[in-house]
Amino acid sequence: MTQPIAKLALEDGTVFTGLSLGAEGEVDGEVCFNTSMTGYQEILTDPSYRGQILTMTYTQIGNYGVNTEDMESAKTHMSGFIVRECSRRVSNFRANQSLDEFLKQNNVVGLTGIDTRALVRRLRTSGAMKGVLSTVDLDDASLVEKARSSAGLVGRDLVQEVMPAEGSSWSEKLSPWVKMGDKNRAEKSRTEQDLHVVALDFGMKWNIPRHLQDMGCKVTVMPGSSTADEVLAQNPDAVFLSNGPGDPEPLVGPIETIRGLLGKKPIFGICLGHQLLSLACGAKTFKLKFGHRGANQPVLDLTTNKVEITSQNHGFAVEEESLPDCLEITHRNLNDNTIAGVQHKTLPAFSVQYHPEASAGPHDSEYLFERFRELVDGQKV
Ligand SMILES: NC(=O)CC[C@H](N)C(=O)O
Repeated sequence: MTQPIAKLALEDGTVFTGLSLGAEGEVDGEVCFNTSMTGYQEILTDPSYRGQILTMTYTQIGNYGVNTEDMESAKTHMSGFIVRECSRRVSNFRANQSLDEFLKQNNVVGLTGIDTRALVRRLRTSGAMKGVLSTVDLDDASLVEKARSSAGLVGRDLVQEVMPAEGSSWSEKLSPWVKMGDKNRAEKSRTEQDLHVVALDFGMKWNIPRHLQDMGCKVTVMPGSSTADEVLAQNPDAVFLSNGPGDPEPLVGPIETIRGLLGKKPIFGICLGHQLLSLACGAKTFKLKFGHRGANQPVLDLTTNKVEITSQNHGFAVEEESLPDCLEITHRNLNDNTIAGVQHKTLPAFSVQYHPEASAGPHDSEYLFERFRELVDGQKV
């Protein structure tokens, strides 16, 4: 069977023609790129990609297939997925299906066989752009017009499309693969859950509550739209603010909730959670030119002077000039010096712009979960 043609059109008028991968159809979204060589399943199921069409910079994707264990949420969330070459042969004992089958099953419209280097260079030069990916409309002018008139990400609340409707109690454990070959890591695992953490879910990657549970937290997951009173009614020892999709500034409800929790409970935020904590403290956020997405982003921890290699996925960041006096910078991205972490000077609250839960990516930043635990323990005595 021959694969149907698929096209990607950008708002600047560029059109890439390749072959269909995964589902057929037509989607629009912000076109961005990820530099990870592996981890495509975790990336595809990360809810923070809602509203985006992602291209992988690594040339061949899919060679170890997709399995039932590496899910970061129940399904895929991105609009479209682009790879230079999708491996036809799946070779891994954990694989249950191929990437193509997984994309079809999850209705992700994909594109393969284009010059992804040319696409990424264009995005790096011009910045992230709106685009349309289609297997049904193959008329260049029509596609470019659709890309130009598509909604884009800025000013939209995408969290409401991915957050859970109801609260739940987290039960899934951290995968034994995380601890394999790392004796120190295995020794840190706690069997008893003696802290209670409410995780506000804005589109949370599952490896975060798995980590929280592994370091001794009973985790109650609550929708990101919960109010401060609803969170406090759970009587938690601490609150966690999750990652999530889109522009943080329109999320006025969650920002209000965080203001109501600051000083009452210790707070730890990751990615969107970091942006929301900073906004709640009076900072502003801005859109990065093309974002940070990959598993090799260097970050300096200013409190220890150590460099960690981190997993990242964000298109917005906290604006340094707007940082209020109550916040101090704890981490910096060494590629562009942007803020990668902050802490409150007087209240127990801190956050990072990147992903200590990895999945996929290096485990250098796992110490942040321990730092959170120490902060909470310190507040209890
Ligand atoms: N992974 C995230 O939480 C992303 C945060 C936000 N949506 C951004 O793009 O900057």
